[in-house]
Amino acid sequence: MSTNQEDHAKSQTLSHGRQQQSRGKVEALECRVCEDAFTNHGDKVPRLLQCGHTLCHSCLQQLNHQDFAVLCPFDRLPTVLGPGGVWELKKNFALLELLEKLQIADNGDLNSPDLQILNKEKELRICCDENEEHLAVLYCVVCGSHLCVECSERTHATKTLCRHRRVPLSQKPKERPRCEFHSQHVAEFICLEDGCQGNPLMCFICRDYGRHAKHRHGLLETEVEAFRDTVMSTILSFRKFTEDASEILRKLESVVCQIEGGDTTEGNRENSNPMQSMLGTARTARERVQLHFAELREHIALKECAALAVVESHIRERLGCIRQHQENLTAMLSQVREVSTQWEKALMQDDARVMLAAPSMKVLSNSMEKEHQLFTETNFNHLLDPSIPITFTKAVIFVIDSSVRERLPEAHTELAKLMAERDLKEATLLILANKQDVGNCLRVEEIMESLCLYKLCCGRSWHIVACDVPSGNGLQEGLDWLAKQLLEGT
Ligand SMILES: Nc1nc2c(ncn2[C@@H]2O[C@H](COP(=O)(O)OP(=O)(O)OP(=O)(O)O)[C@@H](O)[C@H]2O)c(=O)[nH]1
Repeated sequence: MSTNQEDHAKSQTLSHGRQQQSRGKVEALECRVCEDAFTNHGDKVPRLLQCGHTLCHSCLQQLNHQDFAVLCPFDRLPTVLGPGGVWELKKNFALLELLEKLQIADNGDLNSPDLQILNKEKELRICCDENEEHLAVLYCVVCGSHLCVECSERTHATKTLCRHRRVPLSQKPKERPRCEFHSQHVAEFICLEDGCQGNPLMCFICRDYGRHAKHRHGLLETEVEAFRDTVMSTILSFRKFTEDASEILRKLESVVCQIEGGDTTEGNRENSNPMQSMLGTARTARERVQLHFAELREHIALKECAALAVVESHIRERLGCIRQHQENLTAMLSQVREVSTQWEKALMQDDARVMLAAPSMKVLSNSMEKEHQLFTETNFNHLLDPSIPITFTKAVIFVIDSSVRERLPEAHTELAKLMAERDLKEATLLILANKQDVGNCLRVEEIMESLCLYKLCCGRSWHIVACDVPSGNGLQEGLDWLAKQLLEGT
């Protein structure tokens, strides 16, 4: 360690030792009743009794006041009080001066301050009163001016001014508010009555004799401290809320990332590798929907081909049938025309030849008669309809009212008609035996037997379910069965 450094270290140690000593002295100046250290102002300010003893303000207020006088707790001598009570007792200025000196010593080297500490005061960004281009770091409690180190030394260079107490700017004593009605007094109290909240500050005169007499009140400093604590705890709860809300926001952001895709974690973002970035659930969902519909389109295209093939075969079958009939009719027509011509010629011959030809003409006439009858009996209507029947019916749901036995034959007739429909040949059949909740209704087995269902529905996919609408029993089972059949059939 260099000599300079050693000297500096020593001076720091000494200075620290001196400060500790003087701080001890300041604390030793305490009220002998409450044993709290005296302060320059407020509740612990020292006040003189007429007997010469000194007590703090708050202890004096708590003493017994008899006949506008207070008795000294040490020698029982009375001190007469004026209308202002304890507030009118003189402060112990000698003690206050001593207190102040010890505090100055306590702050030790503030008139030659540690620049590093003072530099922090610049963060308050208050201009020096002497030079606006400088930032103030000190406050002179006597002049009431904000100063930079340089201006402090320059303006306080004289023997008298150098004794002015200067404190770091952040320790500048707070200005105490004056009473609005008694401007010579400090507004030290605050009224706690609801009706006074518009203007609650008051001095001791307002409190004891004025507009706040007998009102609930408190010391401004104490109330402010309590209020600060409340605000502080509110700020703490705001901070907690902010942290919680930020956490939720972060999670929401991560969920958005998971939906939209990309890197999800903070860490990943820095070393992001595009190959590792995650597919978002939205994209996956879109792709799944697209795939599903692509499959559906493919399936529908296949179904379309199959349906067109059925239509083509139907058309071929119908056209073949029509052409066959066309050919038959044309052949028959030419045959009839030829026979008619022959017969006309034969009738022109003599009687003997006509009679000789008569047997063969009768045979021909009979055969022609048969052909004619066949033609008139043939129903050409279905061939004359140019439309091609197309049907897509895949399923039939047939509901039977199980509560009315008499209507069972009617149900049988209707179902038989449906089953005979050509277009419903392939259709799956679901029979709902409804109104099973009605007493004495037909049971499923009875219905199956009465309607001869095994015979009627032979060769097709069918099922019968007991159900009733009010409770919904059986309906789901029936529809599930049908859905399964249709899906399996696709
Ligand atoms: N108790 C009961 N009532 C039902 C049920 N299903 C329908 N209904 C009632 O029956 C009445 C309809 O009678 P239905 O005879 O089934 O009607 P519908 O089928 O149009 O009549 P029809 O064509 O003559 O067979 C309505 O009041 C329904 O609320 C059931 O499962 N149980």
